[in-house]
Amino acid sequence: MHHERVAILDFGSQYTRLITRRLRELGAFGLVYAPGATAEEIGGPDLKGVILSGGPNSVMEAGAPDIDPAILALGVPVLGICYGQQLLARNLGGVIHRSARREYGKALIRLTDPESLLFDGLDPEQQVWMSHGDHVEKAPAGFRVTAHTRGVPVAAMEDRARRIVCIQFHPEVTHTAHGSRILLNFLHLCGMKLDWNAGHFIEEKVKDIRRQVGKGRVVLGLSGGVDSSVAALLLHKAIGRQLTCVFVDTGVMRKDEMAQVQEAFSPFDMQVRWVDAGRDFLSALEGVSDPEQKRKIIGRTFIEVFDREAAQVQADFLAQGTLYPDVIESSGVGGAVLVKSHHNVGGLPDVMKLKLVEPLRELFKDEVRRTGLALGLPEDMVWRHPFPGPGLAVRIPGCVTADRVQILQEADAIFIQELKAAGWYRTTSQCFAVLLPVQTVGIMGDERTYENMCALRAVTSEDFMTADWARLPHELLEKVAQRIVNEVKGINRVVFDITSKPPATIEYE
Ligand SMILES: Nc1ncnc2c1ncn2[C@@H]1O[C@H](COP(=O)(O)OP(=O)(O)OP(=O)(O)O)[C@@H](O)[C@H]1O
Ligand SMILES: O=c1[nH]c(=O)c2[nH+]cn([C@@H]3O[C@H](COP(=O)(O)O)[C@@H](O)[C@H]3O)c2[nH]1
Ligand SMILES: NC(=O)CC[C@H](N)C(=O)O
Ligand SMILES: [Mg+2]
Repeated sequence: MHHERVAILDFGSQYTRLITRRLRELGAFGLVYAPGATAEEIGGPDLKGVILSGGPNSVMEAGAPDIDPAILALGVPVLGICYGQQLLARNLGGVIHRSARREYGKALIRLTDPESLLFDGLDPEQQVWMSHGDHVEKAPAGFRVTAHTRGVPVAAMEDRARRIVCIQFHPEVTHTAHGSRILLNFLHLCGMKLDWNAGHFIEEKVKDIRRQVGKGRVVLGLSGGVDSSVAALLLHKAIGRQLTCVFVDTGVMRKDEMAQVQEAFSPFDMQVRWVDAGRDFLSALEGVSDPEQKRKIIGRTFIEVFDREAAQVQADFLAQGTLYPDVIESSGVGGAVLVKSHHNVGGLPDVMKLKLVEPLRELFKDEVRRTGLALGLPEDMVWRHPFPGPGLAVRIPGCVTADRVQILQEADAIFIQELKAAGWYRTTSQCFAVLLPVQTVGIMGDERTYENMCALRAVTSEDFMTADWARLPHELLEKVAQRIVNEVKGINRVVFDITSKPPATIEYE
C-alpha cells in the first residue's frame, strides 16, 4: 500500500525542502526528485500532483534544466513555482523576458481572476515573497493570468482545463502571507486526502532503514538530545538488536549529562555502550583556540571513537540524528553558504569507512519532536533544549581546559535549574551559560577579585535557523546571576546576551 504522493521536481531552489515541509504540515506527503526525472519514474497510482520548484538557472540559457514533456500528460495537476512557472510558460508557447530590475523580497500581487483555483478564498491584494530576474511577459494559449504585480504582468497564471497552475512567487516561505492556503488550494485541486502524519513518516522510514541496512549492523551516536533519541527509537523499531547505540562522554558535556541519559534510556530495551572519551577530546583540543579548528578536531575525534566502537560490534553503518538545518548550514546545499561546520556534517572527515544512516535528514526540529512523541519518547526528553555535539567547547571561546569546563558546568546547571523553577524552560528554545575569555575586577567580602565573566544566552526559535533573545524577567536573571557569582568559584560577573540570530548565531563559536 502506497501513500498518496506529490512529486516535487527540484530545479535547485534553496526552498525545495520547505515545500515538502509545508506539505507535511498540511497533511500531504511530498517526495523530491531530480529535475530530469521522467514521467515513468514519478508516475503511479499514488501520484496525485506535481510541483516544479524554483531554481537559479534562466530558462533562456542553453542547457537549462527541463522537464520530461510526458509529465504534463500524466493527468495530475501541476504547480509551477518561479523557475517552474517560467519553464512551463516557455515550453507551452508563452513569452519570457529578462527583467530590467530584479524583484527580490516582499511584493504585493493583485488578483485578477475571481475564479482562480489557486487563490480561492483570498483577498484581491496579497503580500508575497519574490526572488527572480526573469518573468513571464505573455502567458501561453489556454492560460488565464490570475495575478500581476506592478513590475510583472504575469505573477500567476492558470490553465483550468489542463489543471496547470503557476506562480512567480514562493508560497513555501513564511513571508508569503497566505502561502500555506495557496498550497492547500493546490492539494485540494489534486484531490488529496491530507491524512499524512508522524505515524506514516515512521512507517515509511522503518521500511527505508530496513532496505538500506539489510542484515548489517549499525552504531548510532546517542547524545540524549531529541534528534539522536528519536533516531535511536526509529532504528530500534526497524532493526532491533542490529542496532548498538554509543553514548560518547566528550568531557565537554553539561553537568551530570551521562547519568541523566542513562536514567532516561533505562526503560528501553536498547543496547547502549557508554564511552568515556573525555581525555581524548580534551587532549586533542589542548592549546587550540580557533573556532573552526576546534569544531574540526571534535568532529574527527567523534569519528575516531565511533570507528573504534563500530569495530567492536562489527558495524558497517553509522546512524546520526542529523536534521535538515544542520545540512544547510554546514554544507552549502542549493547555494547556501557555510556558516559553521556542524560536527556531524561539515566536521566529518572526507574518507569514512562507515556508511551513514540519517533518517531525520529532511526534517525540521518541531517535526522531530512530534515524531518523538509518536514513538513514545518521554515528554521531558522531547522538550529538552538542544545541546550541540561540540558541547561546552563552543561555549568556552578560546582554549578549553578541564578547569574551565568545570566552572561552566556549574554555572550552566544553576541557570537551567532556575529556569525550570520559574517555569521558563518550556517557553524558551535554548538557554545556556557561556564562559567568556575575559577577566574582570570585582569586590567580594571586601576582597578584590579578578575572575571570569559569564554570559547567559536564552533564545526562542522555531527551527533554530533564526532566533530572538528571550525576554526573561529581571527577577529571574537577578537570581541566576546572584547564585552563579556566589556559588561558582571562578566567576565574578554575569551578563545577559540580547542579540538575535541573525546577526549573531545561537552558539558563540
Ligand atoms: N555525545 C554524543 N555521543 C554520541 N553521539 C553524539 C553525541 N553528541 C552528538 N552526537 C551525534 O551527533 C548528532 C547531532 O547532534 P545534535 O546535537 O545536532 O543532535 P542531538 O544531540 O541528537 O539533539 P539536540 O539537537 O536536541 O541536542 C546527534 O544526533 C548524534 O548522532
Ligand atoms: O549537534 C550540533 N553540532 C554542532 O556542531 C552544532 N553547532 C551548532 N549547533 C546547534 O545548532 C543550532 C543553531 O546554532 P547556531 O545558531 O550557533 O549555528 C543551535 O541549537 C546549536 O546549539 C550544533 N549542533
Ligand atoms: N527563484 C527562482 O526560481 C528564480 C528563477 C530564475 N532563475 C529567475 O531569476 O527568474
Ligand atoms: Mg545534541
